[in-house]
Amino acid sequence: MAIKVGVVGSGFVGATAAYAMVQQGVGREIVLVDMRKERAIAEAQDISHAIPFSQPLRVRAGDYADLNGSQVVVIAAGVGQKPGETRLQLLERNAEVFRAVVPAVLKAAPDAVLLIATNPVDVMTHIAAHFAGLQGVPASRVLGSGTTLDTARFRTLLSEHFGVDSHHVHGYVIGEHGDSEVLTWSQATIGGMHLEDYARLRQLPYDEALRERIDVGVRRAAYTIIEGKGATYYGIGAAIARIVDVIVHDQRAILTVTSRVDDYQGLSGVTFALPHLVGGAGVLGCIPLPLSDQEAAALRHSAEIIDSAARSLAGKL
Ligand SMILES: NC(=O)C1=CN([C@@H]2O[C@H](COP(=O)(O)OP(=O)(O)OC[C@H]3O[C@@H](n4cnc5c(N)ncnc54)[C@H](O)[C@@H]3O)[C@@H](O)[C@H]2O)C=CC1
Ligand SMILES: CC(=O)C(=O)O
Repeated sequence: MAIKVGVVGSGFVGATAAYAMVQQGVGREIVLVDMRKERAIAEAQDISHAIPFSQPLRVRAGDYADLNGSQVVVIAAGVGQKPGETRLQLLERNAEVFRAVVPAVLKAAPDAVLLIATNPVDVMTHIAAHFAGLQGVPASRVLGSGTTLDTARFRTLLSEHFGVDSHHVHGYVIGEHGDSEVLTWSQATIGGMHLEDYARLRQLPYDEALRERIDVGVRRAAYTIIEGKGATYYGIGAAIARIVDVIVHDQRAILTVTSRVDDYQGLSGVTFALPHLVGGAGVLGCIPLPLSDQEAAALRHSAEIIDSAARSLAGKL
């Protein structure tokens, strides 16, 4: 059967994700849904005009009923940050959006894996899993883009500093997709070597000032880009296309998606990003990282921030 992917919320992020899927040949049919139907129609038309230059997919606008048979539904509906706003400040507005969107998606596509991009993405994934759970969907079938984008930003900046293709730079950002995220310097490697060893080999600087510069570059990227052009979408669009590809082809990739964690170093029932094994059924397992004491403490702090934001909504869902 032809692989069908739904995208709910056809704004900057949803439409760019669909465009990236067309460029990379992910799936066979993409259905764009938006409460502003004319936006979904216009984006579907515009993206369709790239098909003769890229991969043979079909992209069309539709209603929720048209999501029927989707293997994955991406949810990027809701509001984004204005300059200076944090992701957590979007919570109440976007939780209301999900109250309507998640049941409508599952009514049309009860077997789909849900991939959440809406911010604050960790808490929104938690909320989506809550609404999906009311319909019997296991939490493992609801994942968020988490820190896949932050991990890509980290790898990009390391790649630029060390002069190595980012595909050969391994380093994860984990925890909240937000201000408290954790860059796992202790685990980052290039060609199997820890960064200090690689830097010594290549006679490149690797010191606190460099780590601070890269930390700020990763952690503040969204603020800087939103200040400059109002929204971020190319990086997340490509990240979503990659995650969808992994799911629809059951590729069993390790990605820093966000998912409900039931047992991680004393943490339970919190939704945050860790390296996860991802396949056709969604999240298949969590890969524990041997963190330094400082990183482990920062991860716990980050998970507590998400947990407290999720709890602030308890009783309102
Ligand atoms: N997870 C990540 O790494 C990233 C997440 N984002 C988040 O993605 C979300 C979308 O951002 P943009 O696309 O830039 O915003 P946008 O405003 O361009 O698009 C959002 C779309 O959602 C639609 N929408 C709103 N309520 C809806 C509903 N109830 N049903 C159906 N459609 C609805 C709107 O009509 C609009 O077209 C934001 O929350 C943003 O913060 C943005 C970048 C990265
Ligand atoms: C907006 C956002 O979450 C990002 O670019 O990281």
